[in-house]
Amino acid sequence: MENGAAQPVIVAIDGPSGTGKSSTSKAVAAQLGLSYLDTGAQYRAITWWMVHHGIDTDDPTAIAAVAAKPEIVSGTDPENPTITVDGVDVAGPIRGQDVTAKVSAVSAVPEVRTRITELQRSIAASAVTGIVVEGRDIGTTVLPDADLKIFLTASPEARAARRSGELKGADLNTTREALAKRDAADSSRKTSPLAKAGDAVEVDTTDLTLPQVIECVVTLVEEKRAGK
Ligand SMILES: Nc1ncnc2c1ncn2[C@@H]1O[C@H](COP(=O)(O)OP(=O)(O)O)[C@@H](O)[C@H]1O
Ligand SMILES: Nc1ccn([C@@H]2O[C@H](COP(=O)(O)OP(=O)(O)O)[C@@H](O)[C@H]2O)c(=O)n1
Repeated sequence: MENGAAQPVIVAIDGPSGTGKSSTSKAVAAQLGLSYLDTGAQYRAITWWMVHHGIDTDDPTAIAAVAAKPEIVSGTDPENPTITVDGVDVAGPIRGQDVTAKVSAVSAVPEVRTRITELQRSIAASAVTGIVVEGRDIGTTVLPDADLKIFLTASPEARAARRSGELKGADLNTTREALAKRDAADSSRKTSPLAKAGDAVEVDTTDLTLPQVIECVVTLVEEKRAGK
């Protein structure tokens, strides 16, 4: 490598909800000294803004008309990821049930995706050592030239159990149904649906512990870096 300086490494981690994308991406980025970007948080943030401003989230035309307005800023330190909209810290509110129920409809609007995709590309391009970007369409659309693409999966039962554990006592069946509904919406939308890139490495995390998944991804990144 020229001058001994490592080139930035770009890692794309995609998959449905509850497969371990956020936990894995944060840990891998922290361990390897890379930046971290939670793209789901950006779609949640724009959804929060729509709700906050009384935009009808069932009306794609109304959403498209204001999609350029909110200013979304993501902090990419894996030890302390942050997200603000128009200067307001929305890290808490974007995890609420209302936003979770509406985010798939908002993120299906092409004008929203174009806007957020541009933002994601510029954040990735400015990451000095490299970045781990997690989402649904990172390997297929946002960063198709990523050095490494991972697609995480897990059984619907495992994913629902993990999510209801987080939501403290949320009913397992209700959680599983909500996940299935969001999967279906995210996978069937016309613009950049949730999908595994042809060159992504699929990791089924159903029977793996989180440390095992992290170790697996760290090893894959290190192998890529060594081969660069
Ligand atoms: N392999 C795993 N085994 C058990 N629990 C896990 C595993 N991976 C993640 N979790 C837990 O499941 C929940 C959802 O993980 P998260 O990383 O937020 O998934 P995603 O970002 O894909 O929605 C978290 O509470 C996390 O600690
Ligand atoms: N790259 C991405 C990331 C998220 N999203 C949307 O944002 C929603 C929330 O993503 P998330 O990663 O926060 O979801 P969880 O895995 O936390 O449940 C998804 O259900 C998608 O509708 C997307 O369309 N594209």
